[in-house]
Amino acid sequence: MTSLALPSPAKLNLFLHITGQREDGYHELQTVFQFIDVADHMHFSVTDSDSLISLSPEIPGVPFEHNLIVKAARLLEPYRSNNTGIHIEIDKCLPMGGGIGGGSSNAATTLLALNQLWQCHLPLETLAALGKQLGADVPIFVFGHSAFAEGIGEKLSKVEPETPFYLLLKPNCEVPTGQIFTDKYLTRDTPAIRISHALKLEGHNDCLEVVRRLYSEVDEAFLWLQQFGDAKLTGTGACLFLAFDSIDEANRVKAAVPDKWQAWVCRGCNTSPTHNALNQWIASQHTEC
Ligand SMILES: C[C@](O)(CO)[C@H](O)COP(=O)(O)OP(=O)(O)OC[C@H]1O[C@@H](n2ccc(N)nc2=O)[C@H](O)[C@@H]1O
Ligand SMILES: Nc1ncnc2c1ncn2[C@@H]1O[C@H](COP(=O)(O)OP(=O)(O)OP(=O)(O)O)[C@@H](O)[C@H]1O
Repeated sequence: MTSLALPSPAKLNLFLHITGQREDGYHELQTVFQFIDVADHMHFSVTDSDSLISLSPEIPGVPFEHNLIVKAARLLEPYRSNNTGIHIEIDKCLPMGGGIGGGSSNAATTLLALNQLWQCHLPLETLAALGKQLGADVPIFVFGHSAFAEGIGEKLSKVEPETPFYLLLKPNCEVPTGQIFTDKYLTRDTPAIRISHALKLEGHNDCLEVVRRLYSEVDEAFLWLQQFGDAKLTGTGACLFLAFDSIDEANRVKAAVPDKWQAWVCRGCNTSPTHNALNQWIASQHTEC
């Protein structure tokens, strides 16, 4: 039976400006998304079993039907052009509630994989529109390239930011996105910028001060990381990151990270590792034919 293995990477928000709020409560924002080479690993195998979708292992604390992987598979089910089921295995490495989009990435990777294995033949735009129903961060992972994002994060324009090494730091807490977006002290009136300025300006993250006030662990980790340079928050946190020109420098700071926090040295990627692996798999299928 056919199978497909794909990485499901994390993203960073290089800056995050909140420029307004829509009537449905969602926030209008401007951000630059970049992928990093820290990822969950997913394996999809076509089955002829009665149970259409199975997942192993299940993610602790996330009921099967609430899992964004299962929700994404259910969204594609009506478009199947064969009568096969799918068994999905996941090696979960990305922390949840970290602002690095792990759940959204898993959902997008599932849409991209099943579009192939179930021969749905949907264009990326349709997959992104389906994915948006699951979360504002899903479209960027379907799009697969670094982007300047507007709207609620789904209007995407390709950009090519530098690809430095990053030290990614996860304070010992999870930050629920909804809590930050509903905080009364959140600044929602940052003036909109033009895309031509997106990579030139030193953007900020409007969520940072709210997250630091509510989560002392993030505040402490931010102050620690700031000793070494311009520390930033990704998304609504909890993760923080700092860019380095050299991997050695990043590793030196990582070696000093207090044991209570998780840390990774990684590289910024302007093309998603999922898309790289998927394109290789598609090419190999053509060679086999
Ligand atoms: C903070 C970011 O990670 C930046 O990339 C995203 O905007 C969040 O994306 P996400 O986690 O996929 O968010 P969703 O699952 O769609 O929404 C979680 C909650 O955050 C709030 N939310 C999210 C995105 C947005 N642009 N405005 C919002 O107000 C909504 O109250 C929503 O109930
Ligand atoms: N496959 C999944 N992986 C991780 N979380 C999932 C998954 N499916 C559902 N969830 C739920 O989504 C919540 C957010 O997880 P996620 O890893 O996307 O956090 P995040 O990085 O803060 O997201 P974002 O940056 O998109 O706000 C989790 O607490 C969990 O309840």
